[in-house]
Amino acid sequence: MSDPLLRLRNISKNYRETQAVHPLDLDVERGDFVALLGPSGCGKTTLLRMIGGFLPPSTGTIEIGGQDVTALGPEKRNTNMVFQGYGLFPHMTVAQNIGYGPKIAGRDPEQIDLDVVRMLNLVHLGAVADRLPAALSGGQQQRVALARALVMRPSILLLDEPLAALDLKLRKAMQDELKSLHRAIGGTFIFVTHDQGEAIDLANRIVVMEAGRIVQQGTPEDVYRRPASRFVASFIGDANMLSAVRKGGEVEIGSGRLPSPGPDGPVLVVIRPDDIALAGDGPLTLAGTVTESRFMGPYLRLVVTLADGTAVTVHRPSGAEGAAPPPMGSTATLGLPAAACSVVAP
Ligand SMILES: Nc1ncnc2c1ncn2[C@@H]1O[C@H](COP(=O)(O)OP(=O)(O)OP(=O)(O)O)[C@@H](O)[C@H]1O
Repeated sequence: MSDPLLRLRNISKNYRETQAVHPLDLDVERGDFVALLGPSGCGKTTLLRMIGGFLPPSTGTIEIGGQDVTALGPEKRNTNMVFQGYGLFPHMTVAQNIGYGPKIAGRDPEQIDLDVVRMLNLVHLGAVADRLPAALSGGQQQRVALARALVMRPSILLLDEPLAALDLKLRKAMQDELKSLHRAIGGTFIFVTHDQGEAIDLANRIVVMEAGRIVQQGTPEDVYRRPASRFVASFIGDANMLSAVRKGGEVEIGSGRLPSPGPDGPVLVVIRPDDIALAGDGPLTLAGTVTESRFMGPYLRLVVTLADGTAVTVHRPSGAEGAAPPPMGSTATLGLPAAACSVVAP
């Protein structure tokens, strides 16, 4: 296997009394689209700024392409960052904004003109090349910021909450655009977000952070289907968390048992609402009463309350397969596929 493009070892940051990032290791492969995901204040922006060279780490080393860049400033490492709010030069046109970096870097003027045109096409801004940033929409400004960073051909593009300033509809459109840009360029992107949906949609690798630590990393499917902790399960998507007890390597749940290596004691069984079958007849079933039944458009949202008072949320497709929702007050036997259950510490 090839070496990772970015290698962080023992990287940490403290601001006086605040330990914003605890010592951590992280590898990013060439071509990855990585989301640093976590709630406000978990240290993701601090980590991104350290990678970009805008903030010196308190401990640890940063390598890019096998070179130790820990002591190098932002302009000396082959990264480029798109900041929240974009930071465009207000007195320069779109084309001038994009061409500025290459000019300062002393690139050949003819080559710069070609690069700027290529970038304008890439982000679909050819028609507004001569406008000033103030005459652009939020989405267009975002695209100028992207083009301005990409024209420098960074080996890693860093994006700090790239879509935060956009309204929902534009956000969706820009998500698609970012994905196709990543595909078109074949580069390595790392972005910060607190929006789990955005992370799942964009990234091929999600790094989940909690209180300055990486608590899980993997594909979107990994972190969604196999959350490593209660925090990850609740932060990413909807999750049912059912209290249970592990004994002798098994967790007893409803009518059956789940193999689960680990110490005896209380645990939580995590299962997503869309993984639960109505009218289950497998080895793991839970019996209860339907206490809520709502049509949500593409799916039905049901709440089934168990004998011990636990409310279990179930999402079923509302289309052909779904047929009629079970009436309120009816009894339901829920089926839990063992493969869809994760066991985590309470
Ligand atoms: N310059 C600073 N001086 C002191 N403390 C700071 C500074 N910058 C960040 N912090 C603190 O470090 C912690 C991590 O901040 P950071 O901005 O990295 O988090 P974040 O996950 O990016 O949050 P957000 O999504 O709100 O930007 C927070 O507790 C924050 O208050």
